[in-house]
Amino acid sequence: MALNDENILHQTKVVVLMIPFPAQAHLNQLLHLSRQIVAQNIPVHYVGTVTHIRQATLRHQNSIPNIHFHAFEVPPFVSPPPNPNNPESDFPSHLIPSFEASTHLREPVGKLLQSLSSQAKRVIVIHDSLMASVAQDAINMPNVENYTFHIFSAFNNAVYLWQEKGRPHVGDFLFPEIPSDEGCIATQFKGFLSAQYEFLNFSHGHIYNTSRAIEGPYVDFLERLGGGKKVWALGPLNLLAIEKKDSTGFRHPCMEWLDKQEPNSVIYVSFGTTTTLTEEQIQQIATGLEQSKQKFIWVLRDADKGNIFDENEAKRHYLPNGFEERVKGMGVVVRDWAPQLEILSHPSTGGFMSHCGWNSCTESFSMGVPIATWPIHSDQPRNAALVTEVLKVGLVVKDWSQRNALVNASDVENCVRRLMQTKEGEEMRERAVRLKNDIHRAMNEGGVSQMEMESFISHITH
Ligand SMILES: O=c1ccn([C@@H]2O[C@H](COP(=O)(O)OP(=O)(O)O[C@H]3OC[C@@H](O)[C@H](O)[C@H]3O)[C@@H](O)[C@H]2O)c(=O)[nH]1
Ligand SMILES: C[C@@H](CO)CCNc1ncnc2nc[nH]c12
Repeated sequence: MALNDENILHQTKVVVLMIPFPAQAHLNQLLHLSRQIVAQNIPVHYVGTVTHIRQATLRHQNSIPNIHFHAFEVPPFVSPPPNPNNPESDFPSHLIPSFEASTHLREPVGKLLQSLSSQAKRVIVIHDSLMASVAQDAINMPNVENYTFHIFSAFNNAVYLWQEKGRPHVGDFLFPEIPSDEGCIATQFKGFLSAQYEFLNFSHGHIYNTSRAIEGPYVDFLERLGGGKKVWALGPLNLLAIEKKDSTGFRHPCMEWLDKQEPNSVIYVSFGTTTTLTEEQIQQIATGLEQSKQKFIWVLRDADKGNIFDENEAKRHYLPNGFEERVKGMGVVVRDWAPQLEILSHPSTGGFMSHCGWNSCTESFSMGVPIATWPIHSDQPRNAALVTEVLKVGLVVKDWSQRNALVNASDVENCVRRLMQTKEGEEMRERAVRLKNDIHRAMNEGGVSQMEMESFISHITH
């Protein structure tokens, strides 16, 4: 613990302890929430393994506020490359050793909790729903409360809850046709999940990175059927306005190119940090983008490894012969870390071809960009249904029912054209801009999201 921590604790009534799950999209959301809580003058402690604390802070876009990071050692774990030809599913099973290694955080976190609880009046633990087992010792400490943070959409979780309860008719809640659960989660990961869920009954409340302005009815649904626990929709936690340069003064070269393009003329293509496409699929995307004759930025990388600092170099994918030469001026292929939020917030970006990870969805909604949906695993098929069926701010590239099929170049080409060049695409863009405006209103003084954050802060401090 840093030297001055003790002083801070002596003066403080409330401290917050964040326990994120060790994958980029999770580390990042609790870091955003930490920033907001620190801004209320509440001390925040953020724990993780050495490599994941380094990852979270390195990839954070803006300056890191005064958060107390605790980087704990855990037993070494293997960090294999992803396997794009995984026979069972496209789930990132190669990350499982890093998830399992992180369960060893229970002991050091327990000690930290004990020390915090002996010094502060009240300790608020906010743990990722997938890290409930690490947070379990909080249950027995008298001045410690345990809140579960869900990085998934309220819609995703509401669908699961609704299915679990036998699809009851509840008021006027409407669920669209729900994609099958099949192929979403690798069997190997299910044991880990149920080992977490057994502790969720002890939770004092549930926090979602969403806004009632995005999916109010589904937040209500979770409140109504969630067993009487309080639910807060504190999102979207991503920033709504972006600085042109990051805290180190760096601006990614693709942004200079984007600056020169016409408004809404560029489609951004990215599949997040847990997806690895086959070589065959990459070739089809390349050809489809080229044939669409639309401007694009394409982030072409494999899924993260369990330890992103692992020395073995990531695989470099080959594109069709001469592709990068031929598309010069038309498109940019990014192979390093892309400034996604900055790209989405740029006026030249008019569409997003996405795997529909929840961060990608909220970032796209916040920036008013419609989505061409291509779900790969986990919550993504349900997020895609929310985008196309409920919010109607996007169209389907790959339907979940076709999850084992190759998407042909001509399908990619047609979807890109439909989104970027047709009246139908324009209408989706208009709806996306309306959603963006609703979100921004909700986040402003007096808006629903802002009030909900105030209610949460008041709940933990009074
Ligand atoms: O090059 C990159 C790639 C990704 N990113 C950022 O990394 C994050 C990726 O998160 P996403 O939620 O979109 O997708 P991931 O696949 O990485 O997430 C994972 O956790 C969240 C779940 O909803 C997803 O289903 C799961 O796969 C986004 O915040 C995105 O802006 C970059 O900034 N640059
Ligand atoms: C490997 C991690 C990375 O974010 C997701 C596991 N997937 C999931 N984990 C828990 N609940 C889910 N509901 C749908 N998908 C889910």
